[in-house]
Amino acid sequence: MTRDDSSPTADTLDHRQGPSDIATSFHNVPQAATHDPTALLDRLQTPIWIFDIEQERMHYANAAAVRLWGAETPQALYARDFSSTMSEATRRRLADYLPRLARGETIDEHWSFYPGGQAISLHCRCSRYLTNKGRTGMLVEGLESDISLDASSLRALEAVRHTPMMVSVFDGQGRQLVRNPAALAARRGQTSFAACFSDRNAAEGLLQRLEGEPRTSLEAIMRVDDRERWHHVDLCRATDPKTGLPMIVMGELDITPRKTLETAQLVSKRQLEVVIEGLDVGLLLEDERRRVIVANQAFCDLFGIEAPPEQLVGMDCREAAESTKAHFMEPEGFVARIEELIVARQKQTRDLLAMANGRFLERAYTPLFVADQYHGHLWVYRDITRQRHQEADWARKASTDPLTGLANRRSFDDAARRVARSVKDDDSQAALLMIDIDRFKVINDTLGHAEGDKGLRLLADTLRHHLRQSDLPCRTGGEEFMVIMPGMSAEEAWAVAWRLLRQIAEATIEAETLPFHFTVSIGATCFLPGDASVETVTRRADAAMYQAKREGRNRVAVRW
Ligand SMILES: Nc1nc2c(ncn2[C@@H]2O[C@H](COP(=O)(O)OP(=O)(O)OP(=O)(O)O)[C@@H](O)[C@H]2O)c(=O)[nH]1
Repeated sequence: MTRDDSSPTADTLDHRQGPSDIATSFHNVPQAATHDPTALLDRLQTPIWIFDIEQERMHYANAAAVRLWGAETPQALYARDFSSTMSEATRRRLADYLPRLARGETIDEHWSFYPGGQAISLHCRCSRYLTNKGRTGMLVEGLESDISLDASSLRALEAVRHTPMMVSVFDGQGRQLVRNPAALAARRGQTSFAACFSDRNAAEGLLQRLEGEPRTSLEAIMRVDDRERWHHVDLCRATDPKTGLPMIVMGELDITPRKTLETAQLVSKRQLEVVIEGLDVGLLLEDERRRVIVANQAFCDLFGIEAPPEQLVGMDCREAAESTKAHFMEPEGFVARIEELIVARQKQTRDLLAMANGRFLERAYTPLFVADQYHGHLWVYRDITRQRHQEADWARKASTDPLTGLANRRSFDDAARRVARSVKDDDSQAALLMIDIDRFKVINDTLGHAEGDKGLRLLADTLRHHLRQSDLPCRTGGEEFMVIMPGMSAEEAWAVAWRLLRQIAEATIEAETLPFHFTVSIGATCFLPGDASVETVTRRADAAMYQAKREGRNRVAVRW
């Protein structure tokens, strides 16, 4: 629609005046033009009309507006009862206009008209007009018709007028043609396709993409007033059926809440991944169908799995257990125990696994319940080899004499109690020797404590080398030794004691000054079923040993 430039424009009108005052506004128009301002207005190609919003009546329409409204005469239009034909949507839209016009706002919006069934969309500039009776009306100037959509497209636009989805139509260069109220409310000042996007370059790229694709969808950060929001954007290429020119229809839905939630979920997922990866225990989370949900690098390292842990996700855990069972001392027991634990679903069940390579793993099983529903379980594998070795080391130290490496008094007591019980319960036999170095004080005093220690070590080595595997030699005091000999009678013990005595007497200790020898006195006895306690049998051995001392040392005495 073109404007007759020789005619005065509606901008010169004082909007506060009524139609009868319009004439006086044109006093300054050159006489050559006309004295009748309404005739002047009728010469304009621009439709101009005055609508009384409250009364829903037309007060004035120039010739172009009469044509636009599809009326025969201005009078027919003025007589028209809009209340019967006006849709609720239109009525609401006008009701929204009222306060804005009352504030003196000029509203630029598109309206659709169907003169004689012919659809056009008109860019209307609406400004306040006060009627003679003081009612708020609007003076409407129909500016260029930006777009000549066909009737069905316009109806489609009407249909999206009240949806929260933002709908905008652009020409092929991305200039805005029309938009629904939701889009208008979101972007009052933005009129180009690119301005809608936070990333203008991406927007340019999209325009180019739409030249090759009829439609596309994406999630993008969009500019909404001065804020950035996540929108789901549907873009569709269309053609103006009248002009054949390309158009782009854009539908947008605000998905910021979902995106915010997704981002929060991603962050907490990543946080969890960091925690899982940071742990030095092997983790394996299985779902109720025994598929891997999560595994970490430590788990792969423990089982010598070369693939990265992400590649295990979705794997069947039964197959995985079968393929890793060879790592364990008891492969079948390993698999069977897994099944047992899963069936039992006991919280925080721990067990110990001995691996074929000598390492030890502690395994903890935790079933996963959400709202009483079983959703799988977590395995936590911890390599406790070092801990086990340390514990064994501590236990060994706690039961060993540091000077000689023989069992100490504590181990002797434990072993003696076990043997005494077995003699009592199983009718078995066992012997006990008590060995004491003769005149050890003299050795210490003449050669020194360090040389005396050599003697103690020699005695320990002699016991270690000349006793059976099942015998237990112990250092139970300073220069006092005991030997528990399970399964041995007093006579046999007596013979062993003499053999030991001779070995010791014949041994030479290389001292700093002079090599020296020493002898021992040995008391031998048996564990008897009637012994009240271990004390009883040790007292007997002690008595036998003192008897040997009394009888001249370097000898064996027996008591039972
Ligand atoms: N070198 C050394 N001497 C020790 C150790 N424990 C105890 N002794 C010494 O062993 C000696 C024991 O002396 P006594 O109990 O008098 O007995 P003895 O000299 O062996 O004489 P009889 O037992 O009567 O033959 C003391 O001199 C202690 O100091 C030790 O760990 N190392």
